[in-house]
Amino acid sequence: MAVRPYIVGNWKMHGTRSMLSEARAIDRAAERLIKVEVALAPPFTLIHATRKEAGLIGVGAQDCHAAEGGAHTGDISAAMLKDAGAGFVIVGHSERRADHGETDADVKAKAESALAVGLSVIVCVGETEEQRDAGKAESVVARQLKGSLPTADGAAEKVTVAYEPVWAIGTGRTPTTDDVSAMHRAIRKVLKDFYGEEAGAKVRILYGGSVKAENAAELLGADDVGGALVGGASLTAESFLGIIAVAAEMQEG
Ligand SMILES: O=C[C@H](O)COP(=O)(O)O
Repeated sequence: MAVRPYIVGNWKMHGTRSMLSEARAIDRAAERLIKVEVALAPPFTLIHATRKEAGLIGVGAQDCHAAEGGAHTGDISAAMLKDAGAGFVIVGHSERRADHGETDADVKAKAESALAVGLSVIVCVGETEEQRDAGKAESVVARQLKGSLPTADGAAEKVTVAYEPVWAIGTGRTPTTDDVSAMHRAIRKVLKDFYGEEAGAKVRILYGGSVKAENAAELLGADDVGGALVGGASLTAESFLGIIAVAAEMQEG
C-alpha cells in the first residue's frame, strides 16, 4: 500500500452545480482522512466552483487541448484549466482514446502542454478485452506508456499513471489482485526504463476500473498500487468516501 494513497474521482460527463454539495461533503470528510490524498476531476464547467467550495481536496480536469490557444472551437487549453483552478489534468483516458481517436502522440502532446503551465498529469493506459484475451495486455500498456509519457525536464515528478483495463471500466468487472500486481510491476519497469531508476520508482501508479468500497481493499492491496482512479463510485460523497475510508484503514495496518 502506498505511503499516502491517492484517490481521484473522475466525474466524467456528470455534474451540474447541484452536485457541488457532493464535492463539499467529500471535502469536509477529507479533512479527517489525512492518511489519504483525495482529488476530484469534475466537468470543465464545475472546476472553478469546485475549487472555490472544496478547499482541501485536489481539483483537476478530465482532458485538455495540446495547443496553448487558437482557433480550436469548443476546446480548452491547459492554461485555461490552471486559470480555472485545476491542479492536474487526466490525459489519455480510454474513453477519449476510443471516442476521439486519440493516439499516444496526442496524449503525450496534451501531457507536455499541461506540464508547461505547471499542471500535474494523470496518464491513463489500459488494454481492451480482446487484447487481454490475446495475451497482449502488457505489451499494449507498455506501448501506450512509452508513446504517451511526457519527456519535459522533471516530468516524472509531475506524472501519475492510471492503469485502467478498458473492459473493467463501468462494467462491475475487475482483474484479480494477482493480475493487477503483475501489470503494475510491468508498468513500474517501463517507468524506470523511461525516466531512470530513481525517478521512475517514484511515479505513482493508480488502478481504475469498477473500484467500489466493497472491492477497494483487494485492488488497493495489489503490488505497487498507489491509489485509485474512480468513476461511477465517485459521483456521491457516500460511495466515494467509502473507498477513501478503506484506503485510510489500510494505512492503519
Ligand atoms: O476514470 C475512471 C475510470 O474510467 C473508472 O470508471 P468506473 O469506476 O466507473 O469503472
